[in-house]
Amino acid sequence: MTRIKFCGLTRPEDLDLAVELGVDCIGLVFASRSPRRLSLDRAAGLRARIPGDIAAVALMMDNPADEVGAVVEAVRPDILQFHGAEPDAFCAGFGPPYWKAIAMGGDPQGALARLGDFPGAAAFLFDGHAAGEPGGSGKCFDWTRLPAALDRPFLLAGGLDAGNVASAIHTARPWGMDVSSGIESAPGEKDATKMRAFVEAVRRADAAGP
Ligand SMILES: O=C(O)c1ccccc1NCC(=O)[C@H](O)[C@H](O)COP(=O)(O)O
Repeated sequence: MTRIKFCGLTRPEDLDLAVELGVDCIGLVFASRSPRRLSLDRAAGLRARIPGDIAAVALMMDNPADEVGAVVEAVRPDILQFHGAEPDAFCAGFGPPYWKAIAMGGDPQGALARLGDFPGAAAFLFDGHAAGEPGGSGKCFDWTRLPAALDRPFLLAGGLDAGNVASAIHTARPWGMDVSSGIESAPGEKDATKMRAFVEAVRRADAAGP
């Protein structure tokens, strides 16, 4: 079964619907350049609504160590996800396992050549934005560029929505799919109809098989 990660949630009602829909992971954004960035207080309130069988993922992009530490302490994420130029030792140094976002926009070959720089990553998240740009961009990349074999689970992200997620699953066979702007009506405001449609599209693609 393909796992689903809804990312960039900022409102309790959106989070409650994500839980009801049975997603596997919920992403809370702390990157400074994001319209979805949460304060610690707001994030802690949202985190309290995430049940134990759903992974709370805290997203960072070149945040200083003290900020990451404060998030870990206040929000207690299950996983940290790094989108910036943070090295492996930094990402691995806060306690929770980490996922490394790989920027597949711009120079995908260069990005893939650096996968070996992250031996501590529990998973990779291949995203459509270019290196140095924030995620949540709605930009797709060429899914056929992904390596044929990887030694870790991976998620696919970037420009996914209910209309293209089945094709992405069939092309890339990822461990999980990550979506943010494809289920929004405005940055940080999720749309209930789009959320439902995305989950249904993933379930249908899984049921149809390879
Ligand atoms: O969502 C953001 O605003 C963001 C900002 C800075 C770094 C990462 C960010 N989001 C990362 C995500 O995991 C998104 O879900 C991913 O980029 C896919 O976004 P979208 O293309 O909008 O589905």
